[in-house]
Amino acid sequence: CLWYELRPLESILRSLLEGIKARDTNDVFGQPVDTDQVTDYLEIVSHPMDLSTMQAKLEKQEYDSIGAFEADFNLMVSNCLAYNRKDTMFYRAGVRMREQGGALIEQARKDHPEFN
Ligand SMILES: CC(=O)c1c[nH]c2ccccc12
Repeated sequence: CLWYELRPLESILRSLLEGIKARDTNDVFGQPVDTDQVTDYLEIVSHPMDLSTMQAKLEKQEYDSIGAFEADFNLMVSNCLAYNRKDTMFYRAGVRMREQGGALIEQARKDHPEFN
């Protein structure tokens, strides 16, 4: 369909999200942290965020710019670095995601300054 022309920001954010998901090789960020299992999570993290939630927000057109999308990405990463101890796989995945996902977002902002 032609939605990608009618909603160019949405198609940019979809491809950006696909690139970010591809780098989440341990699927650390794909779903919300299960707070039934991780019972102290909400004592430390006040605003949980994950890639499936970002996908849902994208489909509901809740992002009006690449910067708004980046704000949720940064929230997701900072939550991960706040909750997990530095010697864990999760923490290292957060550092790598900040680097790799951050680079993809910065490139998208350069390529599409009209949607910054
Ligand atoms: C992204 C993140 O912090 C987590 C992703 N899966 C988890 C399981 C237990 C505790 C934390 C997490």
